[in-house]
Amino acid sequence: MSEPMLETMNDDALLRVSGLRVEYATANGPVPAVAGVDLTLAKGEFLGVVGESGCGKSTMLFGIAQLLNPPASVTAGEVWFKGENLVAMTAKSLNTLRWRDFSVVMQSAMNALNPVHSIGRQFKDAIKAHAKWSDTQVRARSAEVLELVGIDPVHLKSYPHQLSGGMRQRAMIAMALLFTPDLIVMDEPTSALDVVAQRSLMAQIKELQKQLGFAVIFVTHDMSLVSHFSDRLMVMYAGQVVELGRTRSVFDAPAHPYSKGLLDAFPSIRGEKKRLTGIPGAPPNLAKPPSGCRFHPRCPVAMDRCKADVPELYTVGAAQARCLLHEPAPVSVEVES
Ligand SMILES: Nc1ncnc2c1ncn2[C@@H]1O[C@H](COP(=O)(O)OP(=O)(O)OP(=O)(O)O)[C@@H](O)[C@H]1O
Repeated sequence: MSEPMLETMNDDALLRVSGLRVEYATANGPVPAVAGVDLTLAKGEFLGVVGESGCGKSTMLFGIAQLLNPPASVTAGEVWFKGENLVAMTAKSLNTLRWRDFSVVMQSAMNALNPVHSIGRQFKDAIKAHAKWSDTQVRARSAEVLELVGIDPVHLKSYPHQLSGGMRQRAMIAMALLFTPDLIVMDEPTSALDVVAQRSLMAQIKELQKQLGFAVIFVTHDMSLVSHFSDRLMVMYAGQVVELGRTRSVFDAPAHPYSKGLLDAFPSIRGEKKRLTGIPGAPPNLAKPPSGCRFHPRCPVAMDRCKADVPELYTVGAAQARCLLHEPAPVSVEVES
């Protein structure tokens, strides 16, 4: 039996991003690091976002969560979340949504957690900003979320430096779960960990997501990490979405030559052994992206017209790909004489 297509579950949409553009203001003019992203995320969906370093993944995530700091700012587009456009909201209104309705887990918990406060104190501060709970309620919920991520609640008394890297990341995820939000955005939450700790944290995130039903946007540069966990995969290149589709179909039949290159650059976790090739060259300077298709200078199947013609996101089966190979043929209209 075929699975329901998340792309069509618009009534269940939790988040709608349209035309999102984020620019860094520099002395040489604006650098568009996110150049018009559209995305609809269903309730409870797990979306992986992949792409090489510098493709704009984190900037997009921060643009969605409204956590950008100067010189970066959203210069166009809308981010609709639970009926409100986050881009147009005041900082005060955004603060009432953060933690309660959506939370963010950063790459390094060491930077996100306050080193001079115990874990329990930081959980308490996050709770008190949103709810008038008694100290007993705060302690009970804090212990509960720590247990959810497999940490003994005795560590509510611990300071961040007393926990291992994996435990700190888990503590951050526990904090993100305090109010069981509808959406958790995660920016490479496992990248500072060794491979074994990465896989086990990933499995735990997936288990919690199934149990509690929140949606996840998970940014990583590691294709293999998201292969078993995400429902859909967004591949970014040079500030644009170049492919968006069901994870399995992107892995089985990548529609964009860049997605294929990324897949060929990572070892498969379980699949057959293959020669790793990688993608020659490096992502472009976003201040001056290549003409036509931004990937054409590195593309093994580039055609002459890729240097000039700008591809759109074309429908390819159940996925979308920004590649002229998938441009629909022009419809010929016969005119009766
Ligand atoms: N302060 C800045 N000024 C100008 N441009 C910047 C600045 N910070 C980032 N950029 C631009 O934004 C682009 C996207 O950066 P971003 O960190 O979002 O990429 P990423 O895909 O998340 O990379 P990584 O995987 O390394 O985290 C960079 O390639 C760079 O050109």
